[in-house]
Amino acid sequence: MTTVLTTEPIPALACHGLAKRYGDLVAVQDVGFAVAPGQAYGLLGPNGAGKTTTISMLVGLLRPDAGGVTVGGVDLAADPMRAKARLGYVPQEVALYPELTGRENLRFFGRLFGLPRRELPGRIEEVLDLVGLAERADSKLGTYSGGMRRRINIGAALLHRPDVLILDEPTVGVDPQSRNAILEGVERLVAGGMSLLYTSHYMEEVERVCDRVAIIDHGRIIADGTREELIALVGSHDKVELSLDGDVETALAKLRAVEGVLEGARTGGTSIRLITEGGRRLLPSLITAVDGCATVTATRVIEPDLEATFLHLTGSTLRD
Ligand SMILES: Nc1ncnc2c1ncn2[C@@H]1O[C@H](COP(=O)(O)OP(=O)(O)OP(=O)(O)O)[C@@H](O)[C@H]1O
Repeated sequence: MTTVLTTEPIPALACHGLAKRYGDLVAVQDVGFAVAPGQAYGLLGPNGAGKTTTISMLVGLLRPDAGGVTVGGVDLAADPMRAKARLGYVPQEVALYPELTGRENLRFFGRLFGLPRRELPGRIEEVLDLVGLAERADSKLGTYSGGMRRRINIGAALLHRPDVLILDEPTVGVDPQSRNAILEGVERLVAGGMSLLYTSHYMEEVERVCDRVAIIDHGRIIADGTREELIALVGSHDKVELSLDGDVETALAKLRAVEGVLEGARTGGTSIRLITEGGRRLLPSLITAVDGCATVTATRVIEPDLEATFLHLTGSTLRD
């Protein structure tokens, strides 16, 4: 007889039952999830949802009222030194030295983390490449944009070769160009095998970077899964809005008969909203269908996204 043993890989980072109160305020309650090795895990929620409080407990800066954390299987409470050595943490705000260059700032952090002096120069070069700042490494930090400073923060967190990188809203307050550079850098790290925990209230970023997402609101995880699984909670149908010129009632009847159109209704004088399977792909057949009785003057396709899931689950928008 052969016995086949199936073993789940040890999560790069996991937590269970995390809870934190500030006085009467329950900031985090029963938060648990696991980030598999090489996975990019997103924590998506509005401001004040409890993301920073959760991260502070994950990195050992805040003691949970309940629950626990493991990093690569190492219990954070039992062996904090070993667990923390595997984590790279980029907080929302970091004090960098404006009078020092990017490279000198990294050297300072490398020494602070106790990296061996011999290894440090090579490690700094690697990290500068990873965050795309090799060319500006010898300029003073005071001349950097907000996004470039943030990339030095990320670099500092990578110096000790962590297994998991934790980013807390890394693009808040940075210009769109730097934001893109940060996202590209993060994508490169993930492609290279880094495990990632990424928090944001920007749905587009989490959708772009993460392959699994937990939605957090009022301190609780209210749903988690892949983007597709989360969107399926709302239903996967697209909405198509059409503005028409002509006989709108006849056009509506013809549109309802188009294959892929599930429902249709007038939403105003000359506007129609359709619920469809196929959304954008259907547009040519929709335009042809009304030929003879009306012309389509404007179209809008609304595809379901994580924002819609959040709205569906909480009744409010992420940017409230
Ligand atoms: N030190 C503290 N004392 C009291 N209340 C706090 C403290 N830190 C956070 N809170 C409260 O706990 C809740 C969760 O805050 P947290 O910072 O974790 O949310 P967040 O999702 O990270 O939002 P943001 O991105 O705005 O920081 C909020 O209501 C916040 O006001």
